[in-house]
Amino acid sequence: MTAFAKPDFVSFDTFDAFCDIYAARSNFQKVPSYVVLSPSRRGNAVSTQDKHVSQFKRRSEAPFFSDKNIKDLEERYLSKISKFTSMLPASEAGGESGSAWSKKRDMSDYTTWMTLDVITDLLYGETLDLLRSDKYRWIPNAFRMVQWRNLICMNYPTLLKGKMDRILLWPARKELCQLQNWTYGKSRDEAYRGEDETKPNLFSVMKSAEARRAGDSSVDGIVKDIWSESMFLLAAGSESTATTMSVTYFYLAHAPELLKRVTAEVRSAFIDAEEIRSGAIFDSLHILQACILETLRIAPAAPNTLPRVVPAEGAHIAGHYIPGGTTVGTSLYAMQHNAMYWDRPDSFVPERWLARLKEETAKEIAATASPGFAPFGMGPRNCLGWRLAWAEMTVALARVLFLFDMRLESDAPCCAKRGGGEECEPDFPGYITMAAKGPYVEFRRRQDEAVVASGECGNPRRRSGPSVAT
Ligand code: HEM
Repeated sequence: MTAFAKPDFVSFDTFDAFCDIYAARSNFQKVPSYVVLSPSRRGNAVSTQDKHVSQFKRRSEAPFFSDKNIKDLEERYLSKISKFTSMLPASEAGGESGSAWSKKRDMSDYTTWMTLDVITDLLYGETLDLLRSDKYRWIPNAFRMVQWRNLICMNYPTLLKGKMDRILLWPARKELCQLQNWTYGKSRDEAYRGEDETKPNLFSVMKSAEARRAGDSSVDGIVKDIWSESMFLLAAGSESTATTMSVTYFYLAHAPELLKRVTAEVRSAFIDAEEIRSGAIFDSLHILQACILETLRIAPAAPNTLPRVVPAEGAHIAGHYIPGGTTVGTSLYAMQHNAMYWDRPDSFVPERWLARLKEETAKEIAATASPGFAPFGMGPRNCLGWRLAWAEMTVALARVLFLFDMRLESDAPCCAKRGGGEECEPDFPGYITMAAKGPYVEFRRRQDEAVVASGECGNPRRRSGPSVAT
């Protein structure tokens, strides 16, 4: 199906069109309005239109996001995951004993705090500790307002002319300034900071001489480069991963039988929470991986049309001739809900992935675009940070299921509103990336046996391998 979103903008929802637009062989540039995703005219990895600048930026940042480096950074992101899991059943005023359920937790908050703690450490070598302190908790809220403004400006770039956005989109003005000032300060500190080889971060890569673009190695240039990248990476590195995790909690909390199966799978594969890391055993947790793949399908974190410009000579997209200069794109949400590829496209059905998981790992499936599924995009402008996202969300989710029993809050408003026979849907406004709200979930230490927390008493069980549902 082809939809005309505006007279000069055609949106598609098929995989053929997706490949014609985004594959490496295509020569479609991003639309100029991606500039809204950068605070300065220098652009950043996501906003730049120029193929050579994009290649340069991706070449310099790719080693940081490689499999090897993500493994080397493991202890750093695991320490935040441990803090995250320690917060969930924590005792509040009034106290909670080992078997009591916690107060309800808003999982979109907890996952966002955790992922922001990870990404600020990896970008600046400094953790803001949002999980424990509320000093920087304004940042995710500010990003949401800015994302709202960015989506509107990307679709109506005339708003940027004469800075009309400042007047018409005034509710986001304060947050935009606040975020820009804060990230500018961090970027300046980072540019002047000496190298700390024990704690490499992404920007040490950018500061290194060979990674500098010829002709601009001034500190001022470095500050602006770091600043431009920061504004996008802080949002991309936290919100998308956090949303995917929250939506997975949402569906699991609504499906007690599935939750039981996936929990049993994780608990039978490991003896200790600290053992849960990316790796071979992890790859055999097929039910868990199927749940994450299904979340990436049903709630892609970048749901909207990713707009590109048709080259001057025009092009054929899914058999249609489209004149040069037209804006085109495929909405990942529309493609991943297209009944041409999926039976019951609007339902959460992790079982649909199980047959495929016997042939390919979930990580390969997530990273390689296939008919009706491309959550991390495709081609020369696909997601640069997908390996980090995958590592964080799979390990964090498995550790939570291993350590805690979990249930949906009682009287969840989504269930109360639902009509007979309807399924609940998560609340996630789609800006440039999705921003989940909720779900509210309660936790208690697992009751099936003595708690198997890290460093606690030995567990006599042997790893029996995961039970894979067929
Ligand atoms: C579940 C989590 C994530 C999802 C689903 C996701 C998805 C995507 C998608 C679909 C794109 C293509 C956007 C476009 O064409 O306009 C993209 C681009 C990008 N993502 Fe992600 N992302 C995730 C997490 C991350 C993380 C953790 C990072 C880094 C810390 C990151 C960094 C980037 C960058 C730098 C680009 C721009 C690449 C370019 O234009 O060359 N993403 N992401």
